[in-house]
Amino acid sequence: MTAPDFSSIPVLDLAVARSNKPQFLQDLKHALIHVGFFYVTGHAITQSFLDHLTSLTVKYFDLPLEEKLKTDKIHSPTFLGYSVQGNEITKDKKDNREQFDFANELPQLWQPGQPIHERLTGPNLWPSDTVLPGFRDALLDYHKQATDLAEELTRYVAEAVGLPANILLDEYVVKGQQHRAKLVKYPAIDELSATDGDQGVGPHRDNSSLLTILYQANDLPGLQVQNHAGDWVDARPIKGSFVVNIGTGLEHLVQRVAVATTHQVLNPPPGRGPRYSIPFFLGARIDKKLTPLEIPQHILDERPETVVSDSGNQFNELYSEDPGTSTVLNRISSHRDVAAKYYPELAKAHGINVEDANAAY
Ligand SMILES: O=C(O)CCC(=O)C(=O)O
Ligand SMILES: [Fe+2]
Repeated sequence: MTAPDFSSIPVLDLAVARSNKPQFLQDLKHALIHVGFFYVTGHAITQSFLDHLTSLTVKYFDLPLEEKLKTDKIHSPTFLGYSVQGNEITKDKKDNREQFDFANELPQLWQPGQPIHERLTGPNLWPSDTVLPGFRDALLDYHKQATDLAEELTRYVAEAVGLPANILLDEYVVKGQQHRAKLVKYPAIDELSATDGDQGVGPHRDNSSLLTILYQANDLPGLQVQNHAGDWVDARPIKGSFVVNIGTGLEHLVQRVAVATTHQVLNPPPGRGPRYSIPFFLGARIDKKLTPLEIPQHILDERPETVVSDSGNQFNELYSEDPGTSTVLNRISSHRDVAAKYYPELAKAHGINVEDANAAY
């Protein structure tokens, strides 16, 4: 069936899920199949908490570089902690963003000889509480609230595509699994050097996750979503809302009736100062092959025929067979210095060049 292409991102109000659930599920189904992105309003996370989180995010990035480097990802085989601007690579180009990755707190249990994807679970790297009081507690609190919201949305997603509400969470999320989140800072173009370009983060799909909940923490443009014809559509911040998008895990499990839509971020226009954002990724399990679920035929028939994508999709084919290795490869391709230190053989075996990993420093 030919899909009506989108030129804006739908807004879904969770209050409608309570007052008129059939209407909400219909709107959600449309957003999943034809857009792969939507704003969500009417959620339970308070604006005052989000403002507090935003002020801590700004404070973190304002710390002296030497303080941030104490939490550098190079100390974490789990890829948690700080990345200096330009360290991350998407589609073979450096991203002009600084970031701090965090997750629900879990120990590193991996031992040599165990499956390599188990090394992706481990502890956070926190700045000391005297340097940034309340940071750790607020981020872990936010992580819990975002997990609750993501799980609520995942139940609605299942129902919207004709599945039992809990099937995705019961069968494809491991209880207590680690879910990742980030604080991100995108400097404005005039704060970059002439050779940096304007790639905040290059065109990509969110790998291995069910869905992403993104808080756009200040009122600056930059996030763009690729429609099915390949044109870029702005997803400007809407105060108090989250942007939700679909990950490749969910897309695979529901046979593409939810599209893992390609997106990118451009650095803010000159003179506007930095843009801050806080994405949370509800992960799909990566410890076994994921078998797509049975979706009613009339819903399968609504899928778009073609979706143009500028994303690299480099380990996507491997994902359906071996989500664990595919997920590790995506991480090591994005963070070459961490790869060189902890995963040199795997990188080499898959043609990921880690030789000049420290060039960005
Ligand atoms: O910062 C944003 O608006 C989006 C970030 C993003 O797409 C990602 O980190 O996967
Ligand atoms: Fe993304």
